[in-house]
Amino acid sequence: MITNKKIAFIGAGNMASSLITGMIADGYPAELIYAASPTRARLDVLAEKFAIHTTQDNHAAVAAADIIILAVKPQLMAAVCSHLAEQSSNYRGKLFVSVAAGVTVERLQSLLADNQPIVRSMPNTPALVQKGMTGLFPSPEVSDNDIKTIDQIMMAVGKTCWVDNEADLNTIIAATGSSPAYFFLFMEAMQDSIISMGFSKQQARELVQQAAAGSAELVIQNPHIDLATLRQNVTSKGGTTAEAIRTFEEHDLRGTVNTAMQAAVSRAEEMQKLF
Ligand SMILES: NC(=O)C1=CN([C@@H]2O[C@H](COP(=O)(O)OP(=O)(O)OC[C@H]3O[C@@H](n4cnc5c(N)ncnc54)[C@H](OP(=O)(O)O)[C@@H]3O)[C@@H](O)[C@H]2O)C=CC1
Ligand SMILES: O=C(O)[C@@H]1CCC=N1
Repeated sequence: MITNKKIAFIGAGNMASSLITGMIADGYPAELIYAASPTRARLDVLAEKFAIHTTQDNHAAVAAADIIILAVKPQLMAAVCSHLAEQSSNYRGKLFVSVAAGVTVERLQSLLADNQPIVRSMPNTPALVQKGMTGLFPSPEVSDNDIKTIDQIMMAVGKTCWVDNEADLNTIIAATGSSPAYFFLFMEAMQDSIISMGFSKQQARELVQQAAAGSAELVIQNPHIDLATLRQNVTSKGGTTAEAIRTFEEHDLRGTVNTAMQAAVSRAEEMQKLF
């Protein structure tokens, strides 16, 4: 792994903390990581846990780093980048990585500097436990070496998927950026159902999480078996699973999933116009 680059996170919320936690778990040196955000308390938690550098001054973090990871909410990106651009000499020749949904490379370059090398990315919060998936798209100015560096950093917290078309990142938002929430919703619904059948919340959670983890592991360990076959292997003719699956199909689970994922993509496209 590359471990000689100083990395500044601008924004220290859920996504930045997930990436920092995963990177440190993978052995990235804490003294090379900087985090900047307005709230001291949030920074203190990170500083105490990981001994990274923290600051409330975005310019200072940018000046200290080789790579700057923009991890603020999309609606704040314009204000944050415009403020950084007031001291653009701080970042000339450095590499930016944005994790924001719905903010294009073109927009970021218009805010920071024309031809600014930028990698637009879409990570997800399982990076926290090094099981992340990150979609990545480089602007033409990004060097092959920088692509390798960013790939290694994101591989430290999971897997990577580089795309040739920036628009494909919106599919990745729906597929992996947002999707942990879909799985959590499904698990929540199962937990509620189990509780309604008389189990405690804790017991219900344990049943659901073990089934989810076991199923994911079966999928991962059997790449040659397609998902439909794995499902069919559980579904005995005339049995219990068949009844549950029939109910899901009758309620158009597949259609609902497709509509929901299209809605995520549409929102990303809408955000690209707004932010
Ligand atoms: N959460 C997720 O699962 C994913 C999120 N993303 C993207 O990550 C980005 C951040 O999302 P998330 O981490 O969830 O959001 P959070 O609200 O958890 O974090 C945002 C962070 O930005 C900080 N911030 C606010 N204003 C500034 C500023 N002027 N300068 C520096 N930092 C500032 C906030 O500080 P304070 O708390 O002090 O206001 C906070 O630390 C978004 O663009 C989102 O699209 C991408 C993939 C997945
Ligand atoms: O919900 C969002 O907009 C961000 C991007 C993907 C996950 N969270």
